Amino acid sequence: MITFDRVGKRYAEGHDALSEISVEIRQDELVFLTGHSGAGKSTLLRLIMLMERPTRGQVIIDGQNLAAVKARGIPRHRRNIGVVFQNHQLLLDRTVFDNVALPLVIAGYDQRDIGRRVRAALDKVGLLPRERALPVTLSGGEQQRVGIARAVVARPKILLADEPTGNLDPALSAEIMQLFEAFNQVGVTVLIASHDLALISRLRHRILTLREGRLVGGYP
Ligand SMILES: Nc1ncnc2c1ncn2[C@@H]1O[C@H](COP(=O)(O)OP(=O)(O)OP(=O)(O)O)[C@@H](O)[C@H]1O
Repeated sequence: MITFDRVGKRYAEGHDALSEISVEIRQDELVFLTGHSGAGKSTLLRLIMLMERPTRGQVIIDGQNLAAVKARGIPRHRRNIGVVFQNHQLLLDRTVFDNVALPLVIAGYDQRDIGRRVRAALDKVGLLPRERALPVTLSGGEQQRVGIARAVVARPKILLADEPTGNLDPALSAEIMQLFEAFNQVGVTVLIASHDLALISRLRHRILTLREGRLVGGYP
């Protein structure tokens, strides 16, 4: 599903954020990505989202070489990818419903479809009863669930998460990981960048480890 073939990324000032990354992630996998701060985890996710381009090698997603995706093809590419951030980036003056609906509104779905899909996504993360709430009235764990509902509402094939449990206590973190596992079990490819070795090593999934931009474990 996701293939990195000898990928390197050098940022403008000459620093190699990633070097010689070759790895394959199957469609049915949930994979963790770990490594020290600055090891290149976010950069690797950004290459998949086409927020950055590699300086060497190729990234192939679902059979498509991303080098062939031009700027105007990026929105369509991103429709297949849901993204969850640590600070969930919710709109604070909008309800839970509106926050989750946002990707569908932008993509031009009709109202009825939006209502149905938003409620299905909120149901999956256990927040259907809070659809009219404002994000500030939710706990940190609930806010992160809203972020996850928003990431999956357009039914992406791939779900990426960058430190999704960074601000949560261990019990809430474990619950969030269970949600990712549930989406993986219904066929979504999941890639989660996380520092939380204690948590991710308890879960039975492949762990890719980056050190100074190179993969040092968990491949191919
Ligand atoms: N836009 C950028 N321009 C220049 N250098 C960058 C840019 N983004 C990241 N870097 C550098 O690339 C390296 C990898 O950064 P990246 O954010 O991918 O690491 P990370 O493993 O996600 O770290 P963290 O866990 O702290 O988020 C770092 O040295 C970082 O300073």
